[in-house]
Amino acid sequence: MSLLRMEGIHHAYRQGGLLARRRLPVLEAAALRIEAGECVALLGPTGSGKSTLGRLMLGLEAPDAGTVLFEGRPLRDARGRVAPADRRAIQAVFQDPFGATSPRLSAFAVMAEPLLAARLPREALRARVAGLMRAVGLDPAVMDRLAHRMSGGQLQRLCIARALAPGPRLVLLDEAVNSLDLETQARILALLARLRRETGVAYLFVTHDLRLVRGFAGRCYVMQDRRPVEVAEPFGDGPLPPAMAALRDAILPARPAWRPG
Ligand SMILES: Nc1ncnc2c1ncn2[C@@H]1O[C@H](COP(=O)(O)OP(=O)(O)OP(=O)(O)O)[C@@H](O)[C@H]1O
Repeated sequence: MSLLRMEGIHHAYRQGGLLARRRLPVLEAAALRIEAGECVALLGPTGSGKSTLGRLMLGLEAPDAGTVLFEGRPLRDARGRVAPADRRAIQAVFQDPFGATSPRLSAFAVMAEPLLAARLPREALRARVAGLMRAVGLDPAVMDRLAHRMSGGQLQRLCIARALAPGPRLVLLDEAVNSLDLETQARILALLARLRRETGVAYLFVTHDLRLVRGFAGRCYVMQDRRPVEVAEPFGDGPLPPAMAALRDAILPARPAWRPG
């Protein structure tokens, strides 16, 4: 049984407001699976439907048709609700850590929010937050500072710690390192890889940048014709789906063709 399985997904958005009749199809017969503990990359150009798949995976939206199964069970019940245990088990880290956190909250308050349900005594909660901060390479001494006083890289570490706080089994990383400089990107990817080894969490790593996938993701899909297509060897010499070839050409300098004479 897969950790997450999406099958026969169709999804469209209304164009031009609530009363408009025209609908833009974004996903058609889309399928994807994620096994426990694996890191799966979902690549594709902007507007190809990656984030839409991510929102369906979180249960934030229902597909027009098709099924989203988490641990073999439908993620949303007949009334569209996700069970609280599944909500904790599937977390997300997004591109912009400043947009994902309140400017009024301290680092402690950002981290404590997903832990409040456990009703820990204050000191135990502070100790748990300190432990999580250490796990993502942050100094717990900055716990009482405003989160928005941190650098982008530090705040993204905080968002990663917040996502891991409820002990999830699956984390959506939606362009989670794309807004960071190259060195910080490498550090955060190394941190995410270590946390996966230590906790057994699985990732869906959504990105439009093929370079970030190498050495990080075990399996790879690319959005092609409104559905994810699995690519066995994204860096091999074999034929690639056109969408993947385009992403690869965008980063590799074209090899000069050899011409006789
Ligand atoms: N809530 C919405 N209402 C209407 N259209 C939407 C909505 N969300 C997404 N879309 C449209 O659906 C298409 C797919 O968007 P989506 O954000 O899933 O793509 P993406 O591959 O994640 O792109 P990006 O890399 O730019 O985030 C786009 O054309 C987008 O404009």
